[in-house]
Amino acid sequence: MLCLETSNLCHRYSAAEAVLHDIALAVPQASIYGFLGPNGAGKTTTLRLLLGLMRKQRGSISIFGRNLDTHRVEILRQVGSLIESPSLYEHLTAAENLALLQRIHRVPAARIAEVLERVGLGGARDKRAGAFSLGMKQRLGIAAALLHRPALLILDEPTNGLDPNGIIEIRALLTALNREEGTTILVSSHLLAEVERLASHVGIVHRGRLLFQGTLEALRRERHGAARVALHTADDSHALRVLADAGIAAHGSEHGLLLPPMPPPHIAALNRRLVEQGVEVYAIGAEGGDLESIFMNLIGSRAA
Ligand SMILES: Nc1ncnc2c1ncn2[C@@H]1O[C@H](COP(=O)(O)OP(=O)(O)OP(=O)(O)O)[C@@H](O)[C@H]1O
Repeated sequence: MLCLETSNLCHRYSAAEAVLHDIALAVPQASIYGFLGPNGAGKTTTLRLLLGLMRKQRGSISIFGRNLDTHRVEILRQVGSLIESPSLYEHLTAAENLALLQRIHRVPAARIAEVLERVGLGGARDKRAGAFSLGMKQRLGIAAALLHRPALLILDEPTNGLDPNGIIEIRALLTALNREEGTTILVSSHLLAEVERLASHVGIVHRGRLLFQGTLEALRRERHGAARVALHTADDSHALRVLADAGIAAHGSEHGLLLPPMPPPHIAALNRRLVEQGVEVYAIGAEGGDLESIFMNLIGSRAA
């Protein structure tokens, strides 16, 4: 069951160049969907369109199974968001900032203490927002987005500019929200490692195109497919000759001999061949294929 779905979503800020090309997002219900891409990839533009903050030019957006064009108000009533930095009144306390929104959303005043507690700011409710650290401001922004108990939370780079501790806190908060309240979370990031730690599903966008979409597991499978084979032997030049005879291009590196990606049965056959030809094999492993290199592979192969 999908919480959010787009098809053929396109956008151009000027006639000259489209910044989004046929984006088809599929965000499963109760998932944490990491929307990953380098700066300028089109993440913020996409999220703004999903929130109706910009006029959609082409394509369709469906949230909670309803079309955003025709059910905008009722959909957005169940969506919380934080795009760029939170808009806070610095001279007001955390609780006062939320009280303004609490009246707009018409939720009980008791909800303020609840969300402050939820984001770990229970002890700072009477502190001025201006005196908050960046991480605390970000958490207050998330508290504001949570006031009306949204079923879907859309966050644009919520850990941007935070120190490692702040990043860990936000991650823990989002994970807890997802687990304990079933909130679907769509969160953008330019950091692969962060998405890997947080998300259950991933969409990778580059230059306005969705290069990959699937579960974190699927992304990891892609990683295994992209990993080169690292070979350690007692005699590399002998091994290179055997490999060349087998039609395998290899080269030496600090990680030993590096061979192109190949399926496991081929690795086993190669090992047999090396041993039969008198090469002593010390180790066979995988090199590269971390998420960063997957990302580069996808960009290289599909965005050219
Ligand atoms: N208001 C605007 N007017 C014109 N071009 C824009 C505008 N906003 C964004 N762009 C361009 O659209 C492209 C996508 O930008 P967008 O902000 O959506 O990317 P992003 O992935 O969110 O990157 P970042 O993390 O740097 O914000 C970029 O080339 C950007 O320069």
